[in-house]
Formats: sequence, structure tokens, C-alpha cells
Amino acid sequence: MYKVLVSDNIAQKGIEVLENAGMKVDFNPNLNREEFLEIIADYDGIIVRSMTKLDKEALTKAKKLKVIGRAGTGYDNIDLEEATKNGIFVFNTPTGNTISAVEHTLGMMLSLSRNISQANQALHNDIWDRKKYMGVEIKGKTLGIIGLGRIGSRVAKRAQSFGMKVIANDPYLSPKKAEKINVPLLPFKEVLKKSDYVTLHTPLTDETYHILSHKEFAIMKPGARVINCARGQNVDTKALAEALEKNKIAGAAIDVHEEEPVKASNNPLLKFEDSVIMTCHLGGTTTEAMDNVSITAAEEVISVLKNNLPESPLNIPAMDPQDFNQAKPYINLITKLGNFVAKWKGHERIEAVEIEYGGEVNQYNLKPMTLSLVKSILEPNLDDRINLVNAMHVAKEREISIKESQIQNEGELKNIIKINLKTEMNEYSLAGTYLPIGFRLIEINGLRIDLDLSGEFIIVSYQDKPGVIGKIGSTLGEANINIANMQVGRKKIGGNAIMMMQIDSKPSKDIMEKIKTHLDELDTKVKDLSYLEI
Ligand SMILES: NC(=O)C1=CN([C@@H]2O[C@H](COP(=O)(O)OP(=O)(O)OC[C@H]3O[C@@H](n4cnc5c(N)ncnc54)[C@H](O)[C@@H]3O)[C@@H](O)[C@H]2O)C=CC1
Ligand SMILES: O=C(O)C(=O)COP(=O)(O)O
Repeated sequence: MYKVLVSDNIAQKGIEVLENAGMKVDFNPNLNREEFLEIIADYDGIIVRSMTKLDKEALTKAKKLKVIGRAGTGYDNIDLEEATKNGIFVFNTPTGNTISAVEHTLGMMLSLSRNISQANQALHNDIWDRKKYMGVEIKGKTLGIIGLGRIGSRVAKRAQSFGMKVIANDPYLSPKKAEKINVPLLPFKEVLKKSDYVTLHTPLTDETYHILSHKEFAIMKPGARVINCARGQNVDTKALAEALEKNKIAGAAIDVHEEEPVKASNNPLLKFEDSVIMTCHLGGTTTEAMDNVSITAAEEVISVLKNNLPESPLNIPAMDPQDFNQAKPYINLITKLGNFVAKWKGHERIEAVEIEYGGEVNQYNLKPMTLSLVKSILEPNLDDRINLVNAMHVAKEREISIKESQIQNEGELKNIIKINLKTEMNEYSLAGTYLPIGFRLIEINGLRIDLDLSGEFIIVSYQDKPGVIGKIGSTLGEANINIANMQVGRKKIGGNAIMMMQIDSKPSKDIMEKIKTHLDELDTKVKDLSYLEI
């Protein structure tokens, strides 16, 4: 039975989904760091929100962990690189709280403009002051959005309906997408200079850390207002406090903070009672969003523990589920080719792998195919935990070069995948194709063949000479092993030849030895004699 730790508060519905699937769930959102580090080694899966830090220290202890589910969007609390090295799948649930974050942003902007929060606070303290809490309209004002993704674009739409002029900066968004929602994309500084309100909707990255600091506040319009419902570290809190102090910035609405939880001792914004409104990271905290993200996270954890790929993976290439289903035959084909070549090369150390994709296969994301190949060729020789997440990392660590390229389609085949594998001693090449009738092996060491890519095989590389086929055939016949299919190829008489036999049962070690002795007697310079089962 898999054990799943839920170490942040998520909706009960997600926990029920896990339990109904037979998981042992420990819902424990109140662990301190020491307690957390002590128990993390026990779990196969974990669901977190933004409070649990899954850093290197935690992930090093998480020896059994197979999957991390982020019930929410931002994943800056998770060390993706370390998780990847350790072969742990990481996913988030990025659409479940989008609307909640959008509505919170709008609420913050309106509240900031109309002093709703401050006036409410005053009334609760028995103060009636209509003059002090006079506000400003947002209609006709310019809203500058930094990060026009899921949340930013929806904030734009709602702000436009309030009559705001919306501009944005997002270097990674296609201008076409921005055009579609009628939002001009401008350089970052220009957005800052032109906006009455600046709202942040970027993830926390090295680039967006303190994206608003002294320099940026200095070029902003005097009297502008700032809204941050993205990540606390996106804003240099001290620089914001200074800009507020100097009245350069008229106000700020802050949902996320450099240090959470906020305390009087760690946040200089708390003293700006009249111009700063703050919430305790509530952007994604609505009944609807909490249900969405907890149910999705639970379903995905179950799915990954059942060996499926997550729908919103953060450390393997994402693939649209429909695309994935269509590409699945090619993923299966390359896995079979990988199993084949891995068994064929035996214990030889791999130095390089080249993959050539031809034909229809190129319509799909090739990364999951390449990952599947790397996993399948490394799997038999490694005790390490290897999966799609860490396959590339393991290959790099072992200094195996992986190259993929796209080639022109050959002949009548609609699709082809070719693999060239170089070991310290030999080179192996093979190609396969997917046909509605199944997977076919169509080339081996440069020789054209046509065999079903499953079953039991004997491969012999030797120097062409009369008598070889007869000797092998009779040895197998004596051992009562039926030859289902056989193909022989050579480039010239007496040159290098290869024989592929598909047989109906496994030859014993003795039989393989006998074949080897017979071939030696014929002096056929056997380069390779292998039995493989695919
Ligand atoms: N306050 C809260 O409770 C919540 C906060 N969030 C935060 O909001 C962030 C955004 O969420 P989504 O819109 O769903 O993500 P998204 O990935 O759809 O959008 C982010 C956008 O930021 C852009 N971007 C990245 N680096 C940039 C840069 N240097 N300058 C300008 N734009 C840049 C990206 O191109 C992308 O279009 C999340 O990463 C999370 O940190 C999300 C949900 C709730
Ligand atoms: O989804 C996000 O990125 C959020 O910031 C929401 O965080 P939370 O899950 O509420 O701790």
C-alpha cells in the first residue's frame, strides 16, 4: 500500500480521493521542519501547497518518494533539479486556482483604490471619516501587467471591462496571443513609466526576483499603485517601503510576502496603515480553488503511482493527453527498440546514442520518445532507480552522449525510428517501424530485414561462408527448438554477414555454446552471437 503525506492544508475532498484509491494518507499540515524531515523517508507520494519547503535537504532524505504533487500553481518551494536527479515526478495543478487569483487581484485593486479595507478597519474602531477615505476611480486609468499568462490575461480582460487601458510586458508570450486579447506588449520600463497601476503575475525565477526594486520604483509614474498577488520575492519589500515613504508610490496591495507568515518584525510595510493593504497569501484560497487543486493533485498522485505520466509535469516534457495517446505507438516502438539493443549489447559500456526520427513520428513531441529510449537502454545495466524523470540526468552523469535528429522518410514506410548505439567495443544499429499489424524490425547493422519486434531471437554476426545456416539450423533442430522466421543479409560474398532468427523457445546455454563451437569449426570469425528475448 502506498503512503502519501499531505503536509499543507488541502481540501478534504482530495484526501478522500486518495483514501478511496487505497492509499494510506497522513494529513499533517502542522509538522515543524524537524518533524517533517524525520518522517519524509516513509512516503511514496507527497502533496504540498506553498508552505512546505521541498529543498535538497528534504529530498535527500525522501528515499522512497516517487511523486510530488503541488496542489496549486507556483512551485518555487520545490527544488526541481534535485527531484529530477532523484527520479521523483513533480507536477502542479496550474489551472485550479487561476480564477481565484484573478478575482483576488481585482478585489485588491478596487480595495486599494477605494480604501475599502482601511475604512472598514476605522469603522470597526468607531471612526466615521468620509473625507480621509476618499478614493480614486480605476476607469480610464492604465493598468500595466507584468506576466500575461493564465492569471495576467484574465486580469486584463476584467480590467478592460472596468474601462481601464491595459498594457503588458511578457518577453515569453507570443505577440499574437496578446493581440488576441487586445493588450499591447511593451518593454518592461515603458510599462512601468506609463502605468497608474502595476500588477505582477510572473512566477518566481532568478529573473523575476526583485523585479520591482529601487530602480523600477524610481521610473514609475509618481502616485502609481502596485499590486502583488504573484510571489513575495518578486518585490523588494524594503525598496517598496522607501518608495511609499517618499510618496513616490501612492499605495500597494500585497497578497504575497518575502517572508511568510508576515510578522511585525519582518515586514516594513505593516507601518503603512493608510496606503498598504495586505492579505495573508489568499489569492488561491477559495472553496472552489481548494477543491479543484486538492482533487486534481490527489488524482494525479494516484495516476503517477500507477505508472502513468502526470498531466502537468514540471520535470518531464509536457504532452497534451490527446497527442500523448497518438504518439503512444511510437513511444512503445522506441521502447522495444531500446530493450532490443540494450540486451544485444549486453554488458558493454555505452558511449553514445544517436536517434533518427523519420516520417509521421515527427508530428509529435520527440522528447518523451527520446526519454523512453534512454530509460530502456540504461535500465538493464543499472541498479539505480531510473525513470523518465532522471533518464537524461543519469545518461549525462555516465557521460553518454545522446543525439536526436529528424530524417527524410525512406521508401514507402510512413514512419521509422533508427538507433545507432556505440559502446566502448562495438557499434550497433537497428531500425523499426510501427504498422497497424504491429512493430517491425526493419534494419539491423545496415541490413534490411523484416521481423516482428517481439519474441525470442538469435543474432549472429559472422563472416559469410557456406554451411553456417545449416549448422545453426541443425543444432537448434536437434534441441527441438523451432525456427519461426529467419533472415540473413550480407553486403558482398564472403563479407560481413548477419543472421537474425526468431525462435519459438529459449535455447539453453549449452545449445548456444554448441552453436559457437560449430561456427568456430567453420572458421567464420564470429563477431557476435546473442540470444535475446523481447
Ligand atoms: N497569490 C496566490 O495565491 C497565487 C499566486 N500565483 C502566482 O502567480 C504566478 C503566475 O501564475 P499563472 O498566470 O498561472 O502562470 P503562467 O505561467 O500562466 O503565467 C506566467 C507568465 O509570466 C511570464 N513571465 C515569466 N518571466 C517573466 C519576466 N521575467 N517578465 C515578464 N513576464 C514573465 C510568462 O511568460 C507567463 O506568460 C504563479 O507562478 C504563482 O507564483 C498563482 C496562483 C495563486
Ligand atoms: O498556487 C499558487 O501559486 C499559490 O500561490 C497559492 O498558494 P497556496 O497553495 O495557497 O499556498
